[in-house]
Amino acid sequence: MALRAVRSLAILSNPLRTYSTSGPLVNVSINEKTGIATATLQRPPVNSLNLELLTELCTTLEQLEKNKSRGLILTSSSNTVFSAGLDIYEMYKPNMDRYKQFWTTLQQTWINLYGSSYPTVAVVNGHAPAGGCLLALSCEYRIMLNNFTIGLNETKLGMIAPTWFAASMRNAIGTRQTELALITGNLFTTDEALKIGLVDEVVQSKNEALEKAGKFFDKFKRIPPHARTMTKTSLRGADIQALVKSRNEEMNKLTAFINDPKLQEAIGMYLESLKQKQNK
Ligand SMILES: CCCCC/C=C\C/C=C\C/C=C/C(=O)SCCNC(=O)CCNC(=O)[C@H](O)C(C)(C)COP(=O)(O)OP(=O)(O)OC[C@H]1O[C@@H](n2cnc3c(N)ncnc32)[C@H](O)[C@@H]1OP(=O)(O)O
Repeated sequence: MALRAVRSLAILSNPLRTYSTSGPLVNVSINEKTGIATATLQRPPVNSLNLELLTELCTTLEQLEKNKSRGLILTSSSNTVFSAGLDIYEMYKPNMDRYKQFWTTLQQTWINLYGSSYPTVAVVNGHAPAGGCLLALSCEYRIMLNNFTIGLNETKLGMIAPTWFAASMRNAIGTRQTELALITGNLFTTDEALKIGLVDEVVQSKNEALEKAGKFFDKFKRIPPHARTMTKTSLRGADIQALVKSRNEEMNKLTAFINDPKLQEAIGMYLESLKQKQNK
């Protein structure tokens, strides 16, 4: 808390610096006038989150923090998919060293995004199942385009959404709705998501979403950044601390879980069903 306070106080005195962290999987551009960064996920066809994409995103978030970013818009280069969630191939017959690196990077990406000192908006311009929904939930505000689906559907895949996935959803829609959403593994339509507060606004186009995102950032023009950041930390800090404390324990449990032959069989069948879908 104290460190964050010092960091946010520094925002008041330091001028904004420009920098570039664009990589092949995450394009980063900075609006010179507003200082707002846009990170666009660009791993076709569905922005599934593999180790390389997560590493780029994690580094981008670290750089934005270091450079006292004014804000971040997280979006997708696809017109139909925000992110298909974790890359299932990272969990199918995994090389355990890579798997551990993958999961550690996912944890760190969440810590950086959920706990960022700068304001964050997800422009959800396509489907956002599971890990895709987690990325959106980790932002402070979600603007979604119509006719897509979003949710933590892990139970439908025979998996359990980790506690910090659940905490991110609880932070947005409360305990009751989170329990219902998680046990059913529901994927919500955009309108259903709006109704329960899983997204904050529904729009018809990406341009409209970007305009609304600008309005969200404008709200902070007259709010001292340190007050904003400390308030966010007071609300989200406990969730982050809970993961920080249990990171290793979670890794041990996941290692055992992922090596279960029944789970591997289920993942294999799920991958097959996704492929079959394409052949129809
Ligand atoms: C302490 C104990 C804790 C226990 C915790 C245990 C485990 C960890 C827990 C879980 C966390 C898991 C989180 C996840 O994110 S799992 C991933 C879940 N994601 C999904 O279920 C989405 C699957 N995809 C879709 O539904 C669709 O693809 C889409 C996103 C709606 C897009 O549809 P569209 O029609 O546009 O595309 P296609 O379906 O034709 O797909 C194109 C192409 O992409 C491949 N693909 C899709 N999704 C993924 C993915 N997530 N990973 C890898 N690959 C994916 C698909 O197979 C097609 O490939 P092809 O080779 O056929 O072109």
